[in-house]
Amino acid sequence: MGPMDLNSSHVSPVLTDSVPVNKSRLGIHSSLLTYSQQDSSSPHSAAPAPAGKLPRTGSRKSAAGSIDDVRFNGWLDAMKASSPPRKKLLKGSMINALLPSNIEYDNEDYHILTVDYPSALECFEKIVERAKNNKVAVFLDYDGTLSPIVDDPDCAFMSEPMRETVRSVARCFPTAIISGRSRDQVYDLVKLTELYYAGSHGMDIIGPFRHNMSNKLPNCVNSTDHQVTMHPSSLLIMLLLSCPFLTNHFLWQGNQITLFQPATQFLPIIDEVFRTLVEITKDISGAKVENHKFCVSVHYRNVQENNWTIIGQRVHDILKKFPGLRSTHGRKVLEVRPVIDWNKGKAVEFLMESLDLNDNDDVLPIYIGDDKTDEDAFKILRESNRGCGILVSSVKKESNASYSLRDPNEVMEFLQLLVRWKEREETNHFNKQIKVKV
Ligand SMILES: O=P(O)(O)OC[C@H]1O[C@H](O[C@H]2O[C@H](CO)[C@@H](O)[C@H](O)[C@H]2O)[C@H](O)[C@@H](O)[C@@H]1O
Repeated sequence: MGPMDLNSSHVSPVLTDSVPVNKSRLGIHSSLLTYSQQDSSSPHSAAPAPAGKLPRTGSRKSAAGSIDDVRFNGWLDAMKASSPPRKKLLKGSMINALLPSNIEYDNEDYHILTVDYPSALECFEKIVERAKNNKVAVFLDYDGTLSPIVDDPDCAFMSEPMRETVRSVARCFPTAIISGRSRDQVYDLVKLTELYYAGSHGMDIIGPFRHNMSNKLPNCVNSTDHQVTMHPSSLLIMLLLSCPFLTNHFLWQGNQITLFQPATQFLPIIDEVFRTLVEITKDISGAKVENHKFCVSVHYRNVQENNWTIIGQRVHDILKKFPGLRSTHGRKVLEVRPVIDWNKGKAVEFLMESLDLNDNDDVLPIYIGDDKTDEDAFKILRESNRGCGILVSSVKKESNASYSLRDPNEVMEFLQLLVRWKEREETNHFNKQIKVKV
């Protein structure tokens, strides 16, 4: 991976259509703008709006009917295909979430996946061979990777053994979690201070302090961590409960950090679209809308399948009124997000840069994720011909990853192997040094 290419118009593979835009609008650096919904030349894209203005609305008409129908049918298919079949669906209870191994996967399905994406457990020696004499950095998705997929997104808890494993990984290597959830929410679930966090699909990152980052990127602020993370409600809860982990998180640090939020200009419309989506889905039983600060999730996992068309159509219709936003597909979820060229892949590059690892050849970034949004990160690693993308899936999928792991249990096993390998390497190194001295 070369230095961060801030002028590239990298296009997410999960977009249904996309067009690079050259002009700055909404006050966002032009290199971050990539996708729009209408254009005079193409029915799939929009004429760039002048700087600081929202793109025009409602100009999709002429070709619109047919295009929207076609696109919508594509969406419906994608909605149907958006989560691998599972033999058992975990109910969203704490107990079950803590016992992820009770999912029975079809071994044969996983076996087929490993033809193209060999098991990272079986290929562990090959992977660490590449890590020898290199600096390893670990990037982890949250849902479906560190926690099993459950019906209720509020109950997607991480098991204690997984938490301890991630903690030990973070003690050995720079480690970050890159999630579609808001940064605060993913921190509340993970509860580890040893890591870096990127929320809202990488649109809200706290990374290590690096002096020149704010010169390279707009919306990049150097600060102390308690300044940017502490908010009144957390402070109140912390004081009332004297909750140790909150205290740790907010008071132990005071380190200098880099905060990067490339989509701050979208906050008002994200808020508005969130309220609108809550309103227009409230009569659909099982629908759930989450506000993740720079993006919104519309869940349909618990909606009867014959209502998926309705929910998809309503989201689709609403987005016509918000041309600054687009929607992508996750696992039984529609993700509404700003039209900017920023994604989990860019977040990996940003973190590598702020960790001062981007310009070195002796770095092995490992990214583990299960979702379509993780493909952006796999793609970055694949294209830079460096690093190792690991797809978490029990069934066959097309992916830019190189290896696979079947489920969060196997993720934990892989991470534990990595920690043990690092400890062994350090012991060997230490022993060699002693021998030299003797
Ligand atoms: O990037 P991630 O950390 O993987 O987050 C992606 C989405 O994860 C959550 O939804 C998914 O997990 C839920 C809990 O297992 C499940 O109920 C849902 O069907 C999945 O789509 C989260 O709620 C979303 O907001 C994230 O965007």
